Amino acid sequence: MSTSSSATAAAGGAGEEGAAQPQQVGPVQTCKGVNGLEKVVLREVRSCSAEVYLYGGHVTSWKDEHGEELLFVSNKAIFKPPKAIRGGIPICFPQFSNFGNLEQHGFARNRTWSIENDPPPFPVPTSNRAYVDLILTPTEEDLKIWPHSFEFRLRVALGPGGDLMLTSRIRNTNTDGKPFSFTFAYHTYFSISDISEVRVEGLETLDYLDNLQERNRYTEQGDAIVFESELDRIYLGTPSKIAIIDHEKKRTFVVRKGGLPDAVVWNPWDKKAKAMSDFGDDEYKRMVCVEAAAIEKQITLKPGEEWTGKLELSAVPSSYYSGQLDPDRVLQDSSVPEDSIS
Ligand SMILES: O=P(O)(O)OC[C@H]1O[C@H](O)[C@H](O)[C@@H](O)[C@@H]1O
Repeated sequence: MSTSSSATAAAGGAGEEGAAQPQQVGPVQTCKGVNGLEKVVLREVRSCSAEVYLYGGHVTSWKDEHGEELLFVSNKAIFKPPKAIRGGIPICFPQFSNFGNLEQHGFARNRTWSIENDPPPFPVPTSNRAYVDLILTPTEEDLKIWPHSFEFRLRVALGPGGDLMLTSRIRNTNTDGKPFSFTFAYHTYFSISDISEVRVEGLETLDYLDNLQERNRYTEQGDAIVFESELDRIYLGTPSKIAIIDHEKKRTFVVRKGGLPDAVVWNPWDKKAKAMSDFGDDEYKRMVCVEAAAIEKQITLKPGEEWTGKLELSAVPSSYYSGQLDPDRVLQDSSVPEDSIS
């Protein structure tokens, strides 16, 4: 595992040596999180921040300028290998769900990633100060269950306006000439006031596979997705922007994505909540997952090829677009320029 000082060197801006209780310092620092697991803390102006555990390359916190938490993490989350952390943004790779022979959602979410000091440059250089670069490569054990050599680079960045940006770059480094295929998701758990107060816009009229109906294909009939019972669907060919509107909080999350055509929407509701050992019985009311994904069509890479999948999250007050239920209107109000995502 990388030391605090190498982490500081690897990341944007001037951080400080890791400490158990981080003090307000530069934009990037490493310290110990729950159970002594190493984490990286990104800070921006006012109280905007994000936290990333090396275990799973897993974002577990994203706070706005008032220091309010925007991601859901279960009170019963187990921060201990081999269980993935329940909440935040697990990375599902090289398999989403049980679309293949690997463990559910693949192994990237329960491996320990490393901080990379000097990753290959991005085509468009980042101007953010608060970011960290992580890398995952397979171990000998991993190669036994998925016999492909890869480099998975993940950059987590916090923008000056508090937006959270994740960029995944996955490269086939097989030396045997073989391509590989994978499915992928940023399994984002959003924190919400109450599931009955939330609607998801941008997926209306689209086809979806219903995980609760043997993955049969249906067409969305509603104006928006609302939640009245368990819901677990893979929306196909989705637009690059999706809005999650929390009426009670008067807040909208805007999800922007690139390279990720699908979107999973999930809420376990009461029965499934009770069946999960690392999830509180009533916590389903305070979370919704909207997961930018590539599932229906696998991504295939030949040796030497690289794929990029991007996620940008912003949280805007609903008053910015008061009375507007038109997602285009909602999304125009985001501060992220549209051309930055593709
Ligand atoms: O419990 P996990 O393995 O983390 O999976 C949690 C959930 O992930 C996705 O949203 C799937 O669509 C669900 O079917 C699954 O229940």
